[in-house]
Amino acid sequence: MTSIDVQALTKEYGTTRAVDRLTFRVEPGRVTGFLGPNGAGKSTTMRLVLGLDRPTSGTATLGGRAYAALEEPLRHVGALLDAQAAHGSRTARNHLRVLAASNRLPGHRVDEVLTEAGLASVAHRRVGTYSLGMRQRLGIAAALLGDPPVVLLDEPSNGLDPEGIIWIRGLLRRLAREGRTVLVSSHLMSETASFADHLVVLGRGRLLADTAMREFIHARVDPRVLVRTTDGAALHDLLARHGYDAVKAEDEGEGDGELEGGSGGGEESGGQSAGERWIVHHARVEDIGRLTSGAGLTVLELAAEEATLEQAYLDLTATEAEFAAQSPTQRPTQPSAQFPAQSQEA
Ligand SMILES: Nc1ncnc2c1ncn2[C@@H]1O[C@H](COP(=O)(O)OP(=O)(O)OP(=O)(O)O)[C@@H](O)[C@H]1O
Repeated sequence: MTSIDVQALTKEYGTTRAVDRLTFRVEPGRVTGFLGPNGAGKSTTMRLVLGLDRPTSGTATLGGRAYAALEEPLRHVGALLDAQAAHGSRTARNHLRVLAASNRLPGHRVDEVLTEAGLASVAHRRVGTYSLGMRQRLGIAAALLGDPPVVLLDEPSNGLDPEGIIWIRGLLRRLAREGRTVLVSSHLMSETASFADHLVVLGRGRLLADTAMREFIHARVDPRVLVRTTDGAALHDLLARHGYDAVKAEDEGEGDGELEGGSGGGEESGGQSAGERWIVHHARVEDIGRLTSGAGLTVLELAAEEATLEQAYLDLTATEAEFAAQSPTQRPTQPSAQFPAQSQEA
């Protein structure tokens, strides 16, 4: 099986250190999400893996070999870096035919990947007439042409319509199930959460995290339970007696994102009492359910609040940005995000 190995990889452009002593391995059989703020070094790392740029120091290999040492590289690794790369005056089919011929790939692969990418009916059209989403599909088709064991995709969902986004999700999951090594960069956290098993997170060219996605989320976002009750005071006292910190939902602060569309702890618009919504921190829904029913409390709603990748990611990058703002020179070995984190969700 072919892994991607990045070892002490460094790339400097003049005085900018785009990638800084980066070491990680992308394993086969799973989708690895590649995250980081703008300018963190994701595209540079991918270009170095693909031999499109030379490292200042360190190595990036595929199955132990540098990209430059691969014969007919499309058979080993497929990549989408820039959807605009295809020649606008060629038809999509011709573009893929040229690629296939240069890597001695069988001609039938061209039609197979065109069908796979949903482009069969427009394959005769010049690429110059394609929309961004169609170019993106063509770039993904090209990446799959050589049936490669390693696939690298830079922002593959860019420009795709909702049907395309569902398609790419299924495709990535299938590629991983087939045992391939799949590295996918994205700024869309809910998208990444839907297809990635593992995460590699960069900040300022350095490694901030290399971990299973579930662990990444659970290590940063505390599990919480939502309780809606007609007797908030009794709920609060009960939970306090058992060491839980329960906070009325509207006191949680704005922008937390977890209670959108909720009744906010007040009255429903019809004036009928909807009870109060409380959030219990560091709690499991089973434990709170047992406690409330044991105490005979009227509970109108009880739900576990799913921690999201976006919350965990923002927590990580905000900490890094905060550190960077406070003491940029005191702890030079501490990685930090280049820009204060913002929600990247579309
Ligand atoms: N060819 C280049 N010449 C000079 N600087 C470059 C070059 N390519 C990248 N950089 C710089 O290297 C850093 C990393 O850029 P890179 O494009 O790898 O980040 P990224 O994580 O892919 O960002 P984004 O999420 O915005 O695509 C940035 O500071 C960028 O300006």
